[in-house]
Amino acid sequence: MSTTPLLQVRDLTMRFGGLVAVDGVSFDVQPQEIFAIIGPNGAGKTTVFNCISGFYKPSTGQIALQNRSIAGYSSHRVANHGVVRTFQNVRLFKAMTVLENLLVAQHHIEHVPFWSGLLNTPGYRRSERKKIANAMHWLDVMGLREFANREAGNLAYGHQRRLEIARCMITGPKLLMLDEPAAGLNPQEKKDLQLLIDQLRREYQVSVLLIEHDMGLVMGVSERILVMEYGKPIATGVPEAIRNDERVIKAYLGEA
Ligand SMILES: Nc1ncnc2c1ncn2[C@@H]1O[C@H](COP(=O)(O)OP(=O)(O)OP(=O)(O)O)[C@@H](O)[C@H]1O
Repeated sequence: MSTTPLLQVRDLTMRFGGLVAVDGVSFDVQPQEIFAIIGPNGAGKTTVFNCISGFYKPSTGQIALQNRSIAGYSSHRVANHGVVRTFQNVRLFKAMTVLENLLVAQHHIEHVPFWSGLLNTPGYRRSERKKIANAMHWLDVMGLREFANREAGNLAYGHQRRLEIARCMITGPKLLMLDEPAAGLNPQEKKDLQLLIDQLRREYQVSVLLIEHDMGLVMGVSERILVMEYGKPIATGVPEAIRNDERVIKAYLGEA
């Protein structure tokens, strides 16, 4: 039985003036696969993310979600198609509470006419109750319920990272893109993150595309890994093959 890849990236190229930040990158992400992109600083990993998530319009190349092109879509439109992401630097509404962050994240899920809010109709109240229940569910999954009414900006850093993931997951995505999710986490939080990523894939059938420098996490959680160097793909394979790949070892030793 052949499965259609969830995401297909073909010959993706992104130029900034004379700089080719991404140069002919191709890969697929399968349904429910955990796929990592690694490589030295400046290799072009975040630029690949920005192209897929609609923050950049690729110079050339194809990006398809379930066989339908999303290349050049706005970030908003890409998110509406079920592709959501986190950022290297946590981006939350820091002055809002944890709960409010999860309520605003659901604004596009269910459209009730604007006047139903003004009139406080039963439909509006039902929709609000559903959003609160969803938010509570995700606070439980992330172990954040006790912080529901705390300002997001006052949460510990590791908790802010989990809230950011919750904000993505509450939209019911097909593809969750995590940009260096382990950065700034302590060893226990990294272990918890690995379990969480695996749990999200198993229980919510999401595929995960991951950029990460922490090799313990990458090797522990990913099914396949793409290695980039100077914008180019230099290897794709399972963790064991990547660990022993000559070019990969050279790219990393060369960085030291
Ligand atoms: N908007 C932009 N304008 C100009 N150059 C850019 C832009 N975004 C990225 N670049 C350049 O593209 C190259 C790749 O950067 P990118 O951030 O994608 O690398 P990265 O692999 O994610 O690095 P890191 O691991 O340090 O986050 C770098 O040389 C960077 O300076």
